[in-house]
Amino acid sequence: MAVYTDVSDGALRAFLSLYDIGELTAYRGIAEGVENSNFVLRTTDGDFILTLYERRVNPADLPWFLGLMGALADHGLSCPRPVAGRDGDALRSLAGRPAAITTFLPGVWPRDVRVEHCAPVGAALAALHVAGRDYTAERANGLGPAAWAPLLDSCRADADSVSPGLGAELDAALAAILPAWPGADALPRGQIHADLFPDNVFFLEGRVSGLIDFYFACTDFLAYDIAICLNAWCFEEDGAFVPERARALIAGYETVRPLSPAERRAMKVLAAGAAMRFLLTRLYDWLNTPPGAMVTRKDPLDYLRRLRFHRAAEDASVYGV
Ligand SMILES: Nc1ncnc2c1ncn2[C@@H]1O[C@H](COP(=O)(O)OP(=O)(O)OP(=O)(O)O)[C@@H](O)[C@H]1O
Ligand SMILES: N[C@@H](CCO)C(=O)O
Repeated sequence: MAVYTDVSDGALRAFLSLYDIGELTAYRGIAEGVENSNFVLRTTDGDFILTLYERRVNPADLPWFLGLMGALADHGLSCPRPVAGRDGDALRSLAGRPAAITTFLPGVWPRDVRVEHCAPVGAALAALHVAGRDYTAERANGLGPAAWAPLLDSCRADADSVSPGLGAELDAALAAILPAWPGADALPRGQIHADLFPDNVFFLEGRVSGLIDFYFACTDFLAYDIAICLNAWCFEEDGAFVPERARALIAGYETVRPLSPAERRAMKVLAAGAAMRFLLTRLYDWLNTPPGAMVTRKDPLDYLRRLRFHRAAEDASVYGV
């Protein structure tokens, strides 16, 4: 569930009086998601999403995130568009948290990923990369390679309680990944989503109807975003890699933006790094989520299986690049 902060009826009505989005007729908290508190608002003008930003989101980054979503929407990407109040501001505060209203997107995220989802996701990711070209403000990736060793250090004392030998295995994996990581200018860079998991992609009638949750977005290698999607979309629940999904995802991506030879060559280490990033944040959350918190913790070991797969892969041809 993700409603960490309750909003009273009175506080919400006072907040909405700052906007021209009609009269509130209903609202409810959304159970899904783990990072922020989300509410659906129904007004006489339509449906909207109200987000109260919690935990990992640094308030100083919010203008960049909201600016990116607005810029992507201006370029025709179907993503939440921040709604400004009458004073022109989209970012304000509610119940002691930074808060913003965005447009509501129709569609449903796929609970059972199938190969048919993967080409449309690849194409949507490439469309995001192209749509982000004119948004030139940069945001460093706070969960990039420089963050991994400190994150592992902060989990080291308890890592082996999750799986025996985990700490040493991650040390060895990091020691292989970090020196092989591409230099800053080695690959095309731009605005990336950095968390395009199935629960952030809505579908309607077999087509992508919207991309949500831009609160890990940052400026990084475009191919790293593909590597994140390979991890998130191209493995079975039991951890088995599904090559048909990877081929479809890459082929879909390349209908919009062809990959360079350097991006193809880098895909193996980028995929291993992406697995490391999600393994470490899941491990951190696993060890630090207080008992009784109303949040479903995600299993870090799902990503250990992926990491092992990428490290054992002969080369990037396994992904169909
Ligand atoms: N613009 C939107 N339109 C329609 N539904 C939305 C929109 N934004 C969020 N939602 C709904 O809220 C749910 C949670 O949103 P989101 O994934 O952004 O949560 P989160 O807690 O911020 O992030 P995370 O996925 O990282 O846990 C989504 O699954 C979806 O049901
Ligand atoms: N998508 C992330 C969680 C939210 O950022 C994960 O699956 O670990």
